[in-house]
Parts: sequence; structure tokens; C-alpha cells
Amino acid sequence: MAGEAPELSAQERAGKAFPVSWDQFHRDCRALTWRLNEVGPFHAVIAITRGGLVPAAIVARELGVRIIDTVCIASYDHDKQGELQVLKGMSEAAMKLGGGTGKGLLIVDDLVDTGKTGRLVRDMLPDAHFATVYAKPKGRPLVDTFITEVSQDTWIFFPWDTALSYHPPLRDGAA
Ligand SMILES: O=P(O)(O)OC[C@H]1O[C@H](OP(=O)(O)OP(=O)(O)O)[C@H](O)[C@@H]1O
Ligand SMILES: Nc1nc2[nH]cnc2c(=O)[nH]1
Ligand SMILES: [Mg+2]
Repeated sequence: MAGEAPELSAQERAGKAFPVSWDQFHRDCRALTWRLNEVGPFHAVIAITRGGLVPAAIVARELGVRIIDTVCIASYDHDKQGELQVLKGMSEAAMKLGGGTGKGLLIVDDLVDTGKTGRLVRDMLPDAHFATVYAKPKGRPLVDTFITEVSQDTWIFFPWDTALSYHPPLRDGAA
């Protein structure tokens, strides 16, 4: 409506930025695997796409797991959260491996924020182990294992969404 302030995106509301490099992300995924190694073994890794694909590949490699399936969920359109949409569920083969409840399966995502995505997947696979690399306080209770907690007002920038660019010096007004 005319005159109304434009709705802020989740990223704008977050305020603080937490940029993560490929190197940092790889190290954090390896650290996550150290913890998961104490919990497994796992029959299969279930990646929540798309953000879970990269950590799932690294974790599966480190754990020696070769069966990887996806649950395809869309919620944030760039940075605004809309209705959750399950675009693709798990395969029957992976569901069988988890005995129908997810027992012995490892669900991997890059992060939990509000926890809505995590809640949906937990409801699908209540006995699976849910791991994320990063967690914000609202979503944290849903996660079994994670590496780094960031505050709710932080937006995490992943290396696949960013590029190196010029940054002006502080004295020229850079934030
Ligand atoms: O805890 P929540 O508030 O539900 O947010 C967390 C989800 O948001 C992001 O996915 P997104 O829907 O942006 O899709 P993408 O993985 O394809 O980037 C992220 O990868 C998590 O899956
Ligand atoms: N890249 C990114 N996606 C998100 N989806 C929900 N929260 C976040 C976040 O902090 N960073
Ligand atoms: Mg995601």
C-alpha cells in the first residue's frame, strides 16, 4: 500500500553479518564430523537441499557413508521466509533403511534459524539424528549436533552465495 514502509527481509532484520569462507566452512564441517563420529554409525545421510548439500557431501566423505538422499524444501525466497514447500520427499529406499522413522539416518543442513525447516524434517523422521553446521537460538532445540551458535539477529553468508569484492576503507565510511 502507498505510504507503508517496505517489509524488511529476514537478512535486513538480522542486522549483523557473519560471512563464512569456503575454508572456514570446510573446517566447521570437519569439526561437525568429529562429533558425529561418536554418535554413528549411520546407514545414510539425508541432505536438506539446497543448503544441506555441501555439508552433507563433506560429512558423508569423512564418515565413509556412500548412501545420500535428499529432502528438497524451499522456504526462503532469497531472504524472505514464505510457506514451507516440500518439493521432493525421501526415496523409498532411504525410508526403508531408516525403518520408516529415520532410525540410523543422519539429516544434514547448513543451519537452523527459526527452526521451521528442521521441525518439518523432524516430523517426517522422528528417530533420525539431525545435524547442522550453524544454529540460531530459536532453532537450536531441534538440532542434535551443531558446531557454532550465532545470535538470532545474525545473517550467515555462505561461500556459495557470495563473491570477493572491493571493500572501502573504514575512514571512507565503510561499515
Ligand atoms: O530454520 P529456518 O528458519 O526454517 O531456516 C533454515 C533453512 O533456511 C535455509 O534454506 P532455504 O529455505 O533458504 O533454502 P536453500 O537451502 O535452498 O537455500 C537454510 O538452508 C535452512 O534449510
Ligand atoms: N544464507 C542464509 N540463509 C538463511 N536462511 C535462514 N537464515 C539464514 C541465514 O542466516 N543465512
Ligand atoms: Mg535450506
